[in-house]
Amino acid sequence: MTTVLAADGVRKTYGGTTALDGVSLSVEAGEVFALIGPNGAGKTTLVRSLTGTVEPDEGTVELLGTGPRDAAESRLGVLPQSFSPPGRLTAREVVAYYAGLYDDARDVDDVLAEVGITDAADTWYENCSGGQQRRACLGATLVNDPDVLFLDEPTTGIDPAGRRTLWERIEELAAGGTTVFLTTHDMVEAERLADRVGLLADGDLVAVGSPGELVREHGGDRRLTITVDGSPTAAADALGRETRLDGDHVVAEGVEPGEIGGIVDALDRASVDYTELAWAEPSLEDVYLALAGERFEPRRREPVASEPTTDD
Ligand SMILES: Nc1ncnc2c1ncn2[C@@H]1O[C@H](COP(=O)(O)OP(=O)(O)OP(=O)(O)O)[C@@H](O)[C@H]1O
Repeated sequence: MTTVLAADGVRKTYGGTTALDGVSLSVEAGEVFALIGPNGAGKTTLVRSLTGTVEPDEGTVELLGTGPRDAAESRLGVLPQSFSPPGRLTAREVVAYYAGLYDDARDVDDVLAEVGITDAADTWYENCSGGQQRRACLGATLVNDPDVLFLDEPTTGIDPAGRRTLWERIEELAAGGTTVFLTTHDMVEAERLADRVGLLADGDLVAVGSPGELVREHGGDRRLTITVDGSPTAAADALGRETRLDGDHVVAEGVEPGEIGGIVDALDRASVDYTELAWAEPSLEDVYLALAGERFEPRRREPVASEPTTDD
């Protein structure tokens, strides 16, 4: 395996704020590495350190076998979090402008089609919707067919269908050998695209692993969440097993699918009113919430039963 990107002990402070507190990681050729973490965790600062637009106070970065500022630009694609085009340009002209920086750039119309912005190609960039602008920016990063692609929140503002199209494109790029380093707040995106995920919190890389490894290690058990329409304590008592309360939800950890029928019977016998039973496998979102210290929110649940109430 060839290491394309390596950071060793990267530290960056801004005044009294420690944005990165000694981050070390490496990314192999053809790998998709997703960086997740709360707002202000240091993700953009890390991307900027890796691409050479921020000089770390301490530590080293190696990109394509050299310092990030010496890496060949023709081999890199960088989609920053925010972007202002040079002058008043249409979406096509934005992509064409970047294509013009390379001797053997790709065909601009092919790139526009690939990121799904052909229909708005002749609209002024400033008049494009947020999602169309994001697509045009992504197109601009792809014109040189880069070996290493840095994508800072690539699908923010893009509608669900467009997001899936772009995920497919990123998967195709990775299958073709492109190394992708992306930051995202979208756990579904990270889980779907990444070979490995790194969780950054307060400038520290607190966990790195494949989505499956992270979920096994930190995601907790399969769980059943009962949304009660009455006393959560009565529901908890009816189950006769360890539960925890989260607002009007009663959460039972470690519930196997075969146990759900017995639980429904127990709730009915105790005349507990509930509006939803949802069973879920742990996901990357649970890992994030566990490690980034945020409040548990029952999300991505699979509804298994829904009843108005049982007080008939
Ligand atoms: N140029 C700067 N000057 C001063 N402080 C900065 C600068 N850039 C980043 N910071 C601070 O460093 C910390 C990390 O910021 P960074 O933008 O890297 O976080 P992030 O994880 O990308 O956040 P988000 O998810 O909101 O984009 C924050 O506290 C931020 O205010």
